[in-house]
Amino acid sequence: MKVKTPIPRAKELDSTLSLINEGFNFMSSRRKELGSDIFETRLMGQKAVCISGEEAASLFYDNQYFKRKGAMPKPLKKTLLGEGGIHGRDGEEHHHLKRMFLSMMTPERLEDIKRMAIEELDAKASQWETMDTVVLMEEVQEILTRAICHWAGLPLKESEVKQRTEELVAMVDSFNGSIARFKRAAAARQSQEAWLKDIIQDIRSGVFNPPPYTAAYIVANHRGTDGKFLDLHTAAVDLNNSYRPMLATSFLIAFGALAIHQYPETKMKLQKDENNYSHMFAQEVRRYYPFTPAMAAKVKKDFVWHGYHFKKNMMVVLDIFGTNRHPDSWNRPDEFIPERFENWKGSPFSFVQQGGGDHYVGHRCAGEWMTVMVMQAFFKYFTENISYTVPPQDLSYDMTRMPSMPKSRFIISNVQKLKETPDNILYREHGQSIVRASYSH
Ligand code: HEM
Repeated sequence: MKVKTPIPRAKELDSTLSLINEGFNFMSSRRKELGSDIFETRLMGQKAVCISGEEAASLFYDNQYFKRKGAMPKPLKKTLLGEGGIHGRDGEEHHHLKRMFLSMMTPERLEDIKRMAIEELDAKASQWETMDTVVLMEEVQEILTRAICHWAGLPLKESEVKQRTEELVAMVDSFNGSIARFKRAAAARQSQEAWLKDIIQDIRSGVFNPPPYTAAYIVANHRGTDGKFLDLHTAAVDLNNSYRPMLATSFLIAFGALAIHQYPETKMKLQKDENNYSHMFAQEVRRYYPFTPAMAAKVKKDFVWHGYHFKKNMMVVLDIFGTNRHPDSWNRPDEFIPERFENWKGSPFSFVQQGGGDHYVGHRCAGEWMTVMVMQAFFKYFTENISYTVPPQDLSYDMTRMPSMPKSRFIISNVQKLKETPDNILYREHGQSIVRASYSH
């Protein structure tokens, strides 16, 4: 970790606009210019310390030093994350809620979401055979909305699929400072929360009875540390937190499809899947491509680190994208090399696309396991179960857009299904057969 003393300051008085304009390049270009993995700046008028790399992430995810209360920018509460949910909680309140989220993620339920998503994908692929061109990312968004709502126990009507998909995408695609995208996402959040409040009330009053292992049932019946039901608004925000983020996966699935196209040798390796190659491939897609730029927290109590005085309530920003590509942790960090995961030691702090540290103790993403499983299954499906061509299109992606995506949203044509059913993906994993019945409820 490079630390210059005294800790340098970014050249601009307040970096908010530079962060919005430079996106994923902002932190890395300042670190390069200033020759330091720690630098000071101001964000939205507040003094902020930006830190990058594995050692920085291990500090950032140490609950002794940081809290989340008041750290999240207001616009994100109105759009992506909501007000009062798990992201802004600390201490026992956070642990209690986190246990609720992780209780949804049993091995059986992870297999369920994989199966539901693959079955939706397989049904869509039959339609793609009749279409001239398919905008893959948009199709994947509908597939994931259908699957995750089903998984979460939400009563999604066929007539609502388009609306709910658009709302979820708007909420996920909202964190870059564009006024138009902010407005769309804020309206989407209001609509989703209103929908969820009705569902939660119906569950609590016994009118609607989803299975007890679903997110809808679990959140509606969850009792806080005070022994009472979550208030209706908080319950709606946290129920949304249990399925909305699945739409983030559509961005990484589009990037994965791009990687299969741009690194054609990966296609055969995915088909053979030796040494669980599809897992390594999914991991590299999550490490390499830009999705989460940074996370913010506030200092809990004064402390000194690398000679720098972190003062209580100071804003600290962890460079997520830069940590995933930090040269201290990764060889040839700016190259796409799935095999790097073959001997990876699995540090919880060098690869933090979905947060770092321990899932149970800290704020690391509750949906990380399902993200990896769904991505891995989709990449296998794209290479084993269908064939397609990739017509000329703009496959570039903009590092100043947050979140980023292939500009064309990845268009495919001439889709042909190569297998009648997706059983090769659902019921055979690494040469072992899985009993179908054990995964149906
Ligand atoms: C590409 C997919 C995803 C990405 C990039 C992603 C990213 C993240 C990030 C960066 C955090 C915050 C870490 C922190 O606060 O330090 C987070 C937290 C969280 N994610 Fe995800 N996520 C994804 C998928 C999912 C899925 C599929 C779910 C559930 C269905 C989910 C549920 C959550 C929850 C509940 C939290 C809050 C955890 C806490 O505060 O303790 N995420 N995620």
